[in-house]
Amino acid sequence: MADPNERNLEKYSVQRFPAVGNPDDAGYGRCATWVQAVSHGFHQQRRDDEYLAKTLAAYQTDQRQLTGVYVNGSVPDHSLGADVPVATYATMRKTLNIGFGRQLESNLVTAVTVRGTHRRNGILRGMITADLESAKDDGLAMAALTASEGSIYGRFGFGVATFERSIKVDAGPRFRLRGEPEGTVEVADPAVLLDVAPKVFERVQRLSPGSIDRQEYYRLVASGSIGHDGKPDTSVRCALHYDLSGALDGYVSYRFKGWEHKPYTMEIVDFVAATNAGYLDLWRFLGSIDLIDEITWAEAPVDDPLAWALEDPRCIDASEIRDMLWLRILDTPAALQARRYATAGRLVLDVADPLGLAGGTWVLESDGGAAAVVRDAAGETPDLSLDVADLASIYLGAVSPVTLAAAGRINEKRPGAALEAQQLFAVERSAHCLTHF
Ligand SMILES: CC(=O)SCCNC(=O)CCNC(=O)[C@H](O)C(C)(C)COP(=O)(O)OP(=O)(O)OC[C@H]1O[C@@H](n2cnc3c(N)ncnc32)[C@H](O)[C@@H]1OP(=O)(O)O
Repeated sequence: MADPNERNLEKYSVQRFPAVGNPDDAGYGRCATWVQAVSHGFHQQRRDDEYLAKTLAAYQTDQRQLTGVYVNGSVPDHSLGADVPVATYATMRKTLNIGFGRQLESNLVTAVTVRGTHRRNGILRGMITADLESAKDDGLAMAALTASEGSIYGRFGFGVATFERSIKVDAGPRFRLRGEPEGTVEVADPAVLLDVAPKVFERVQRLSPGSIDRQEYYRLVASGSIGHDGKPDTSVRCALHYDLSGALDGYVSYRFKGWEHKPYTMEIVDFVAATNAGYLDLWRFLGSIDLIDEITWAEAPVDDPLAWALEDPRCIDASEIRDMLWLRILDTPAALQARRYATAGRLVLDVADPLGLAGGTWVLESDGGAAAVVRDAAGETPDLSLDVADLASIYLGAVSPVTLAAAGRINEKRPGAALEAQQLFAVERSAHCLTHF
């Protein structure tokens, strides 16, 4: 395979370094300049010292590896210095719940930017190809990202594996949930979430297919310790849910959008419930807050129990179903072997991979129990031919292979094989990912 970095070798050099969180430590300045370049790439404001320090401390906790691409030699007078990367890229390792409680360590890709004056020179291609190869060499079977645009990452073998949607919920008199509360809700100082949020999330991570273990930033945002500008967000409030035994099993943090904003709206900042009762009781609470007409949530599940718990499901005004988690299988037999399949079945899969990392023909055999057998089936007639990106899409059960066959993406060589794949890849509850990165 041609080296994707080849055409840029003379022009640029690549540096890979760990995030350094302490301003007094060597390497902090390079990391701070790197964060400024990311802000530039996403059209955000220049960051002040407080933002940089908080952000890099969180990055260090997550053990993020930062990549910067730098121009070789000198740069023209008055332009950004050669110490400012023209491209950024970061990774961290977190676990992905792949159904039935199984966790798969994954390479999370984030902060991908290329400065406008250097775009379309193959810099992204060089960075991502090198990174996916090195993650595979490290023994990882999966990479993941959330994408700014839908047209970028399919060519690198990423497929959409979960979705989310924005909702507005009418909190007026027609907001009524079926059933009775099964616990209690108490309002708390949001600062408690610094401690509580990771503990509750840890339970969700164990229970929810599609969930990705969270980065440090989440508890800071949920507790209002850091807002978009790096300063504490004092508008954040929070409520906690306790089950019938008094154990804490869920929280919601939220902010009022202000009296000038009509209808009067409470915006959910973070909503994590480890039990069905906790989820519904926290919604009961949100729907009962006086003076509030509407509750908004930008990260709601598409298959949402709330819709079925409401006496009037039209209280939910849903818009904008979006792709959320994109997966990239790095090692097909390892990824298939890692999953648990709830039904028995046998499928020969012919997987194509444009980057040459995970292609081949494999037979997947499951007896519906805990273990599945995956072995090389080179030469066998495939039941399904598909791109590695499409295998990633069906991997968490959130995208139907039948639909992908209808779209001409999966080639069903044996009639009925796509439906069998749909049944095999099903998970115990709809995949949803509450972690953006
Ligand atoms: C995980 C995340 O962080 S998602 C965030 C991604 N970043 C952004 O959206 C910030 C703004 N955009 C950018 O910084 C850049 O345009 C990037 C990072 C998207 C692309 O970087 P570049 O170095 O220009 O990409 P590169 O030249 O390597 O292109 C690789 C291929 O992707 C294609 N491509 C790149 N960007 C896009 C795009 N936005 N839409 C469609 N195709 C694209 C190129 O045409 C090229 O195709 P080919 O190799 O098949 O001919």
